[in-house]
Amino acid sequence: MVQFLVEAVTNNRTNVTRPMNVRETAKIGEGAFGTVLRAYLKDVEQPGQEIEWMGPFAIKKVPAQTEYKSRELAILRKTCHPNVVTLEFFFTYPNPEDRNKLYQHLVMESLPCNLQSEISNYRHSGMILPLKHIQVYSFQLARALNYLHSYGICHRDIKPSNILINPDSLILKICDFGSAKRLLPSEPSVAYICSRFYRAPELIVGCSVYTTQIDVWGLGCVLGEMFIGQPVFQGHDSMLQLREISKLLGPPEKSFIYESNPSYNGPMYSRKLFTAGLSSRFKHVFSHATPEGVELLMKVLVYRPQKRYRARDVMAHQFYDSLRSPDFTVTSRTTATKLKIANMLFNFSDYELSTLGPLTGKLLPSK
Ligand SMILES: Nc1ncnc2c1ncn2[C@@H]1O[C@H](COP(=O)(O)OP(=O)(O)OP(=O)(O)O)[C@@H](O)[C@H]1O
Repeated sequence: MVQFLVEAVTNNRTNVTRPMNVRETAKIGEGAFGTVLRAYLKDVEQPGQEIEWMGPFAIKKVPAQTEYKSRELAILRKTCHPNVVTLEFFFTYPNPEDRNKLYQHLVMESLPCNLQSEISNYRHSGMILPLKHIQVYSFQLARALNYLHSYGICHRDIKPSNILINPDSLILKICDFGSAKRLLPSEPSVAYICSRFYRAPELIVGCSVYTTQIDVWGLGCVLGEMFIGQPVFQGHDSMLQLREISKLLGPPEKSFIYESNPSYNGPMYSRKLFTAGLSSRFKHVFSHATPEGVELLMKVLVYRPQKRYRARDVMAHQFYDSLRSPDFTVTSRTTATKLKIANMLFNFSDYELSTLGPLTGKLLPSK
């Protein structure tokens, strides 16, 4: 346990900056860029006063003053959504091992687990997540993406370990905005983004003017992974990733590759690797999915980003129709109680409703 006093901690809601005590208790995550620790914060006590510790929070520490990481803070400060992790406080503070090196500390609400560990826990028992859990989690993921994409924010690293969940309540929240960026139409961005198994085909062939639709590909990979208990496309290197995709989707069209990156000179994987039709391949690979689940996957795992479903189309798909029923209940994994969660799934703000357009009627529960 480490405890220290920080002179300037900013409260993200009130914008007030003041000194606070910070107590770090355990490491809860480790990534390529930062460490995540469980922590508690409290105001500085006046003589005779006793103040309770607030928390637990999750503090993500990343080296300060890199352009890449200040985007994470800027994006987390702007977002406010039930399915996006909330930033509570932030501050910069030196690294205990090297006092000259400053670290940015992002103090976030803490969730007990991530979707990667949930999928692997079920897998180790020879099972996959219950269908209702798959529906509830993937719906919330689509809802978070619809919100982010409505502001042009692309997460750029959708994968199960960046999706936090609470298995008691089944709430889901996206985390890790370290790769996120607001994409402007026709402005190029680096194509070398996103973890390999979850990279959209346009990124693999080197497209630099991609859209937020790369996140929807990631959603498709995560949904598929919940159905089969392991990543859908497991390429051994960047190019073999495209080969894995072509095993399911068939060879990419030359025009798709050219439109994505006119100077692409890598392998085209133009030979058909299977004789069966597209629909029977999807049914075979996702044999535990319902027909509606397979149908949805076929609308999301699509080469051309323009033809790929958008996040709001995903939410309106019939795969989620049972969630819209007034009688829908789901059993919590940890407490085994039946939960009525319509309010958690459909508590759209007026802003969110304005992003749904003509899909609103189809998407909301029947009264
Ligand atoms: N708010 C949080 N509550 C609970 N756990 C969290 C929280 N934020 C992050 N974690 C845990 O810490 C891990 C790493 O966090 P994060 O992905 O933000 O760091 P990173 O350095 O960008 O990692 P990576 O390189 O894997 O993308 C997550 O997979 C998650 O398990």
